[in-house]
Amino acid sequence: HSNRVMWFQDLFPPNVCPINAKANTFYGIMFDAGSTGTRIHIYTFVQKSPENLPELEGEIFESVKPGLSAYADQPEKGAETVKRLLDMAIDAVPPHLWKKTPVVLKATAGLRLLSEEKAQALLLEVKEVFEESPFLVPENSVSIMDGSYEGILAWITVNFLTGQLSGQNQHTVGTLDLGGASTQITFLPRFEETLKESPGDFLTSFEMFNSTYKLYTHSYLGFGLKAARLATLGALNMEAADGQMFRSSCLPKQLEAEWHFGGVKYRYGGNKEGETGFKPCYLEVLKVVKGKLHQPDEIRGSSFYAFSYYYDRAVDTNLIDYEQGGVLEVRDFERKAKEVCDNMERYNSASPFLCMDLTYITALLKEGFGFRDNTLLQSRPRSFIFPCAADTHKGRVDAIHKTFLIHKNFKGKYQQEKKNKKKQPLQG
Ligand SMILES: O=c1ccn([C@@H]2O[C@H](COP(=O)(O)OP(=O)(O)O)[C@@H](O)[C@H]2O)c(=O)[nH]1
Ligand SMILES: [Ca+2]
Repeated sequence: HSNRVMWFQDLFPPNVCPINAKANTFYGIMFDAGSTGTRIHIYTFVQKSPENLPELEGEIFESVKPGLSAYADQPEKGAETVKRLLDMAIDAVPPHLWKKTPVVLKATAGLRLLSEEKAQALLLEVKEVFEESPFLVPENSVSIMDGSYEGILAWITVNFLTGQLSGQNQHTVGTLDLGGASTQITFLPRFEETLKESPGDFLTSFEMFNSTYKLYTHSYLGFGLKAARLATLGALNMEAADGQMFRSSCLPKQLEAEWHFGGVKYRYGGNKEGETGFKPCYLEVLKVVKGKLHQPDEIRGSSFYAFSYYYDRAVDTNLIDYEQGGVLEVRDFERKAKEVCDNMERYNSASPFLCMDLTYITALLKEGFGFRDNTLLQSRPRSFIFPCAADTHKGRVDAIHKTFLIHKNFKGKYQQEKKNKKKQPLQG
């Protein structure tokens, strides 16, 4: 019987996943207010000794859909969804620690896309919910996270947890995050050329674990998967869609339906009489990405870690396994896109957007970022990097997740390079 216990211990050493809370336990509450959903992470840390950094002991996770931006016109209702999640923390954190437990909310692209007024109204209501709670509300606890910070955190998360930031031989891997409303690309440039050729605000340096990292990172607002659907339909940035019908060759011919995003209702459908299938769809999607993104030469040959909707769609189409994840080539997405788009009747049960999504991912990778067909993308489930994380959100990699874990080593604010280069007309 002891053997059976042993293999388990090797996988989950006791210092990584202890079962019982100890005396020096403290908590942190983090909300990830994404464009498609709001998530709460309740972290438990243990400080084993005063000279050591606190270690992450456990995490409780819950999420709700839609995201805050869906309540653009009802900020109080939006804040209600946050309150319901925060009630979980009341149960999870022992009462004597409430006052010491910080609660923070970071919003991403959904709120970035809203008008300043609507976004601020939502943040204000959330702030009120926090202040009415028994928890510690630090200054600036409710805010919109900067896009480059989002990219950097994802990069740190993946590279720190795969052990690439400690020790000598650091083989860091670049990260690709495809969210609902924005998408981020982040990597550590190896060539001087990349540093010279990149727009100044794409380069960020920060110090961590006594090393200085100068990363290439950018967040493209409006290039997340859901935003790209609207862009393809020609409906992005329409305040009121006025019952107008948006049609696309990427959708099943006979389809007519409604879709809510960012508090707006859209009607959409297939090309009843016209063309459908991969070719016309690719041309439609191409208009959304072509010439809109900066293409750093050096990424063509390197491999990346792709997650969020890259992972989701790869799992949906059996390109990779939900539990194990896997390694993909860019052309695998193209192959699947063709298969789905040219046989839309056969994929009836799946999302009507499957063809559009896969085609967009293909175009974004190839024509947007300029990846080669054979560029390797590693897409792993969350549980692969976070073996202790609860099963409830397998298949996710958290960009925001590790702020608490790394905050002691992440010195000061990241700094954006100040190169007085002329800004290129890029969105983000
Ligand atoms: O902790 C998380 C939260 C979200 N996601 C993924 O991110 C995508 C949704 O993007 P989001 O709502 O965060 O949009 P954003 O605001 O980042 O554009 C989905 O694929 C989620 O599975 C994730 O991998 N980890
Ligand atoms: Ca996100």
